[in-house]
Amino acid sequence: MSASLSTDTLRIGIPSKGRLSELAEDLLSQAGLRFRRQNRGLFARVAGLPIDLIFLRTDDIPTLCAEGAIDMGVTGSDLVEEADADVTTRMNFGVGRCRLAFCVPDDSPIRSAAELDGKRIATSFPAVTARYLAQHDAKAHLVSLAGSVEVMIQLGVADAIVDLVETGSTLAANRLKILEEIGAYETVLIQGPRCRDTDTADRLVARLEGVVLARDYSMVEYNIPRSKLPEAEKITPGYNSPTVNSLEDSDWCSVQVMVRRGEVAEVMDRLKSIGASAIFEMLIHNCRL
Ligand SMILES: Nc1ncnc2c1ncn2[C@@H]1O[C@H](COP(=O)(O)OP(=O)(O)OP(=O)(O)O)[C@@H](O)[C@H]1O
Ligand SMILES: O=P(O)(O)OC[C@H]1O[C@H](OP(=O)(O)OP(=O)(O)O)[C@H](O)[C@@H]1O
Ligand SMILES: [Mg+2]
Repeated sequence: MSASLSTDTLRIGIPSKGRLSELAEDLLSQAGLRFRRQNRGLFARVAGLPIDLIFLRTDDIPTLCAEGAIDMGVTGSDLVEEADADVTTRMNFGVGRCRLAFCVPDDSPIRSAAELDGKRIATSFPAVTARYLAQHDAKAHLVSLAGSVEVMIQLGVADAIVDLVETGSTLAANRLKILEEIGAYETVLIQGPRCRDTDTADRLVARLEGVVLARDYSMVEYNIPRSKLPEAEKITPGYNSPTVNSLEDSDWCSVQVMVRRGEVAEVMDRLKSIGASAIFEMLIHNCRL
């Protein structure tokens, strides 16, 4: 770690704690960034690259990026929307997925967000909530809170809440149900309007895209009689197209192809049924296509 921040080095804000903290550090490590956060320090220099990592609160990252204090950041798209920040989303990571929803007690007679007109709503997302209500011609008294929002109806502070829902277990534990969903969100990489070093920013995006793609796909390799190749290519069309190599027995060939992880087992069954042999799945850690 260096003692001070340099003025022309790319600054990336990542969550210092909370559920996105480890996730962000893992993604950057897999993209080949080597850094060490020492003694709860607030920033770390990346070895061999002109990048400084700044450890920040997840919900401050959109604003700090828009203001130019940092150039890029890892945060939730819900927080970008709440801050109404002037930033560009460079990547969706496909993780940290959650929804923002209006919720009411299980036995509530209220059936839509529009019916919340004149009621009290507790939330950590007052801006998104106010915008949504305005679009639905409703006006409510918003109680803005930092957390533990689900308990606010029992505490008598609110008639309804707007909060993040992932598995729904917090809602169930508090006997609440979803009334209406405002939107779906996930972890994103954002970039501010005046980036200090766009070349390094683009290079980082390319690296992270390789990591994200490698998480979604496996490499599948198999041998197949040449006569069955057209059929096999229908089962495994590949990301671009499969790589086909000759085998010593000219009636056979070997195929290498990328397959979505969740589809590998079924693809293997189908390949076997048309006569493929020596079918292997290999995990990809990183790629550049
Ligand atoms: N079940 C979930 N609850 C809350 N946020 C979630 C959930 N799943 C994914 N997220 C994402 O994580 C973000 C919150 O990240 P943060 O780093 O603040 O973690 P946290 O664990 O909620 O921290 P804190 O202890 O400060 O509440 C949300 O804005 C959202 O994008
Ligand atoms: O649908 P679920 O899987 O139950 O997840 C949603 C809950 O998790 C988050 O709370 P968090 O753990 O961040 O606590 P907080 O209220 O203190 O932020 C969020 O605010 C919801 O309460
Ligand atoms: Mg939280």
